[in-house]
Formats: sequence, structure tokens, C-alpha cells
Amino acid sequence: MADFYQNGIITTLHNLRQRSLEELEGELRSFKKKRPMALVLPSLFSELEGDALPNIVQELSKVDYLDDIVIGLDRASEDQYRQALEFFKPLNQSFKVLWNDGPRLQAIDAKLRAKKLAPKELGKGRNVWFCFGYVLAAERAKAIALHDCDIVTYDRSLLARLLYPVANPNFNYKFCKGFYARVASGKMHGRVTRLLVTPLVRALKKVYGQNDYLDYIDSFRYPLAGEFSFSTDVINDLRIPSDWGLEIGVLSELNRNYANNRICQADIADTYDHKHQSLSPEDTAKGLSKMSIDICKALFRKLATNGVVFNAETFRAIKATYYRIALDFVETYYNDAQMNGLNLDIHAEEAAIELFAENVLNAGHDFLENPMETPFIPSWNRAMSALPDILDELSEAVTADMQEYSDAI
Ligand SMILES: O=C(O)[C@H](O)COP(=O)(O)O
Repeated sequence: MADFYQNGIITTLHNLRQRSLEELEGELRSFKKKRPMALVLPSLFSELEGDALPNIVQELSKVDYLDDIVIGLDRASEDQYRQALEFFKPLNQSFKVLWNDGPRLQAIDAKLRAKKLAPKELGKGRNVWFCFGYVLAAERAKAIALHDCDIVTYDRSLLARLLYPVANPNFNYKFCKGFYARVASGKMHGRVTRLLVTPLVRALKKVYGQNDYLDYIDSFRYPLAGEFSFSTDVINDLRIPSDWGLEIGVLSELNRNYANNRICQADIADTYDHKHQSLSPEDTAKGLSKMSIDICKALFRKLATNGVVFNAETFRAIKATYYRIALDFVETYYNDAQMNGLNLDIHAEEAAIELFAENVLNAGHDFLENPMETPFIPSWNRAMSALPDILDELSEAVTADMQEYSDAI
């Protein structure tokens, strides 16, 4: 059984395994009148052909408290968009598929671009941003969940546990982050979370002393989880990073906009596995190497907005402190793995830490060289003020695409 310890400055909602999924879903059904619920799924077309998404769709088709599912489809040709519309048909909820590469959504993007409001980078952040715009335009959902489409261990209890804290009308949470242990096939995963984020946050605390923002990030048991839920009004003011800083960036935005007692985290799965990316030690523009640089920059940028000063010396101190703390963590993880009968490859862990330490410096260098660089997509509030009809146009474009390319929906 899990413990019920509160480890930080936000609320942790545990899974004490005392109630059935059916009971939880029954309660969610009773919430839906006051707080209608939607799910956002950022997806690549290639994920439709993978192992995870077919099972996710099957599981979701059994969920009866959810009103809407908004799927953002990236990297799909016209034919693949048609295939996607067929693929998602087993869903029993009202669903929409945003064909992000299609001519209608590209025209919306061009309109935003002309006002310098369009996302600069392709990827999950951009996809999620357009989906959020669609949810705002639909004006129905009050509670929204988002999860990745590559979860191979998915079952529908993940969604129920993720949505519950923001869907329950008696709770006041604006945002809930999911957490779990990424343990699968006899191994401990979550390399960037375990070996970069936690030790780097601890190193920054050591170098700069107590800091409310670092305490806040350190309170999340899985800060990089792609699974979170929130009340719809959160979207208006949210600036989403378009790079791999997405998860940290969203947490930072919530920290800026809300008090800590409006934010929680929930234990959403006993086991979790997903598609693993390569570490990519040879190319900093790819894989976990790129991810680690984007995450470091997201942390540095946020600290700078709190008045923290960085220079080449401080980055060297941060790197050295990070490296020592991260190496100490390897022993901790190794012993935890041993006691639980898991494998932990010490060499691979230390090689990842060496790469991440180098990338702490690379990120620091980029940060000092390009002080004006920002990966943030403007908030929907700003986009709507510049282009008041943009949400209606987005909604019409999605409906028109679905009508044109599918005859049976
Ligand atoms: O959460 C993480 O640390 C990264 O997404 C990498 O995860 P993985 O080691 O499970 O692939």
C-alpha cells in the first residue's frame, strides 16, 4: 500500500486502494452536470500505427462521464487524416480531430503568423495549443485532462484518477499533475526526471539557497509527466512553450498564476510505460539530449524572471554541483532497484549524467548568448485580442475538415 505522506508545498492525492474504479467513475458521472469534462490527446499519425493508441481508444470507448475528446493530429497527409477519422470512430464520446497539417488549419496558422502569434516550433506544444483553442471555442468543458498517446500500460482508471481532482465541484483545484513510478520490463525508467530534473533542482537550491519556485518544482513527484488536468479558465492566461520545456513551462505558468493550494498532484497509475526515446549523445538537437537542454533553459529562464542572476561562473558552479548530486542519486536508485528486484545499469546511468552535465553548460551558454529567445506561444487571451474571430474560425475549420473528409461522422 502507498503511504499518505505530504512531501511538498502542493497537495498530494494518493491512491490508497480503497475503492473500485466503478465507484470512482460513478462519482465522476455525478460531477459532469456541474463540470462537463473533455480530454485532449496530442497525437502523431505514426502513433495510430503503434501499440499504445489502439488500446487507449478501446479503453476510452468505455468511459461514460466524458463529453468531448479533442485529438490534435500531427504529421498526417490527407489520406492519413481520413484514416484517423475512421480510427477514432469506436469512441463513444463526441470527438473532433484537428488536422494540423491540413490547408484549413494551416491558413489559421498563417493568419496568426502574420501577427507574430503563431507557435514558432512544430511539436507537442503547438499541437496542444491549438487543441486548447478548440476547447475554448466549443465553450462546453469545465474540466480538461490531457495525456500522451504512447502509454502502453494504459487503462481507463488513469483518466478517472487524473480528472477527479478538477472535476469534483467540492474541490477547489485549478490544476492537477499526474504521477506514477515509471517501472516496466524489470527496469526503472524516467531517465530525465530521475537523473536531470531532481538533481538539478537540488543543485540550484544549493547554489542559490531557499527559493519558493524551486521548492514548488521539487514538490512534484513526476514533474515531466505528460498527464495533467485543469479547469478550463486556466487556458486563457497560459503561455505554453513549444519545445521540450512544455511540462516544466506549464508548471511554471501555474506557479505564476495561482496559489499553491489551488494546485495538486495525483497518483494515477500503478505502472506506467511509454515509447522510450534515444539519449542521442551524438546530437544535441535530438532525443533526450535536446529534451535536457530545453528543460534546463526553461528552469533558468523562470528563475531569471524571479531575479536570479546567471553568468558563466554560476553555470560552472551549477554544473559541478549538479554532477555531484546526480552521481549520489545513482546509488540511491541502484539500492531501491535492488530491493525491488529491478535492473539498474550503473554505467548507462552515469553516461546519461555526463551528457546532462554537459547540457547544463550548453543550456547556460545558449541562455547567456540569446537573452531574448523565448519558446513561449502567446496566451489565447492575447491571440483573441489581436484576432477576435480566431476561435470561431478555428472551430469552423475543424468542423469543415471533418465534414469534408468523413461521410459517417
Ligand atoms: O520522463 C522522463 O524522464 C523522460 O520522458 C524519459 O523517460 P524514459 O527514460 O522513461 O524514456
